[in-house]
Amino acid sequence: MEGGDVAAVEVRDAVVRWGDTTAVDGVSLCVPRGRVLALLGHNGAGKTSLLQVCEGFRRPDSGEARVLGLDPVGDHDELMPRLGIMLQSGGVYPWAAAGEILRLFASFAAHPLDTDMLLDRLGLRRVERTRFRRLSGGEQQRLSLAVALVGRPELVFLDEPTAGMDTEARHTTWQLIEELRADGVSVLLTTHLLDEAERLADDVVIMRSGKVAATGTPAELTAAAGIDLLEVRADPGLDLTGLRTHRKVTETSPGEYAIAGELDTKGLAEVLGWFAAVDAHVTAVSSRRRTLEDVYLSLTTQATVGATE
Ligand SMILES: Nc1ncnc2c1ncn2[C@@H]1O[C@H](COP(=O)(O)OP(=O)(O)OP(=O)(O)O)[C@@H](O)[C@H]1O
Repeated sequence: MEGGDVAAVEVRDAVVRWGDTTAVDGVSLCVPRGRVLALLGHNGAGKTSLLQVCEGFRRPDSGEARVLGLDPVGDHDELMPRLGIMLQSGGVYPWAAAGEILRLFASFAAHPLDTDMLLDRLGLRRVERTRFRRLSGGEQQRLSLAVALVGRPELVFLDEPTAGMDTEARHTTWQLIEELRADGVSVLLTTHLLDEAERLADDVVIMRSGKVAATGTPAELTAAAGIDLLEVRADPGLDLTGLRTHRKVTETSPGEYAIAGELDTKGLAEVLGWFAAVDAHVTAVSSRRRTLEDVYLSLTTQATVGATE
């Protein structure tokens, strides 16, 4: 693959071992150009290890990664000016002032963004002269993001970009990422925030113990998981014994019944058939689709399920 067809990131069967720990266990993924892919997974699922392979900080023990069509380790020097990397732990000079750090990174770039604009957008103007190590955790995060973006990268790696940020900074960060995407920049990010993934990501990869547990767009992942909750309004005080043999059913208030659990078409017919069989007078039925959080929780606590692919 060359030229415009080249994916921003292509990982094939990557394995990463740290001593006896297999952090990444045969992961494949693709970030097409101009798209945002979110890696989700519990602590220790292998997200950062996978990111390090893509960033060229280490080779996979087996498998392959290509970034903008290049080898992230072998072609590191060629790639670095085209990448924006935001590390989980700042990684910049702790004794230098915030403004100095940003301007230093801007000086490395051929066509940097306006550093004043970035300081203003990310609320860092007030701490421009403060040394990095004296910044709050959230301010360090914001500066690391500014550093990642200042060189107008083609591809950005963001490891938990909004961790430790307050609500305002989080929303600014989300807006910046959306602007990047609108400009055709590709983004690979890790997050623990389901709303962050749902809002930003075109594609989501859920990792569990080093493996891909599910992959798809947020809509595909939630649609594949089906209906999570059915609410039925009918006569109050029904004897629910027959319905409870298969499902969790609660009369939440007189005449309001909540039926929980995955419901496919057959399951829905069974539930409504039960109401018909007991001669209940049903006046309303509503359903709640599973959220990305429901899907995530069921995948990270149960057996591996491929939602797509
Ligand atoms: N440099 C390292 N040396 C030794 N073990 C490591 C190293 N980096 C990661 N690991 C181990 O690899 C596994 C995966 O860690 P990784 O940081 O990739 O997970 P993660 O999904 O990013 O977790 P978190 O959400 O907590 O950041 C963990 O068991 C971790 O202890």
